[in-house]
Amino acid sequence: MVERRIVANGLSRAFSPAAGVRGIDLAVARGEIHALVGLNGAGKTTLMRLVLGMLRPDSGTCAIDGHDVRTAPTAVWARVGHLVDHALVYGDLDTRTNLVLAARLHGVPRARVGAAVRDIVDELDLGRYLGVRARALSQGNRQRAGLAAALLHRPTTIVLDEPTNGLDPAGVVALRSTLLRRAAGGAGILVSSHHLDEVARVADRITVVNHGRIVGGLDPDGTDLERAFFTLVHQDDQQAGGAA
Ligand SMILES: Nc1ncnc2c1ncn2[C@@H]1O[C@H](COP(=O)(O)OP(=O)(O)OP(=O)(O)O)[C@@H](O)[C@H]1O
Repeated sequence: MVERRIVANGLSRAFSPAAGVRGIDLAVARGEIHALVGLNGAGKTTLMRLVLGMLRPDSGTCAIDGHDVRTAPTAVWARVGHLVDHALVYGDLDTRTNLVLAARLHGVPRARVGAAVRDIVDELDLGRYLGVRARALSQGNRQRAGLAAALLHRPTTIVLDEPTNGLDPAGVVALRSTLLRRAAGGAGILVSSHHLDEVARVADRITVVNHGRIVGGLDPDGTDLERAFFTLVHQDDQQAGGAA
């Protein structure tokens, strides 16, 4: 049985000398929610795109369920759910059609599509919007639809970039329960967020990214996460300043 859903070793991708990510080692275990936090531009999205094979690294490797992402077969990708950059929803299609399409694209057998759509619609409370075209949804409901499209096929590896963006408090709670349930069921979840309190409620592990590198971790049960976060970031900034 694969114990680690995601393993990244030495992942680097430079956009310029000062931008990108450098030498990232990262793992997400089965049943674990691993959160990435960092300031704007720290490198979280770049790291997630590398993990998903959406971006080619300059060096380093990443494996999902033991398969190198450069060569992973379709069966591995069918067990991955992600929302990074763009939601898998088409503006001209209504929510129901988008979800049916997402299920089929993720390889859900035709006979199970209806149940998969019903389950995720209940989980994320999208019932009122099934007949609404995606472009007519509010930002938060479009985000819910995108999350539904990413999660309805019951992926065992989940990668979500700032999934609470635009969600109202009810949406945040619904997503939290979904992620906790999925992790309890054995999924490995990599998630980024700017909301330290929310991250602390769900994450087993919190990793701080700064200037494209991992600079430490935060204790999800710690008392003053904000202070601990800024201490790590400022220490790193000072070291970088001293080295320059
Ligand atoms: N395609 C690209 N071309 C050039 N530079 C890029 C590209 N993608 C990202 N970068 C740069 O790489 C750095 C990391 O960006 P990234 O989007 O990964 O940060 P982030 O931590 O996700 O930020 P945010 O919290 O604002 O979403 C930034 O300096 C960004 O400008």
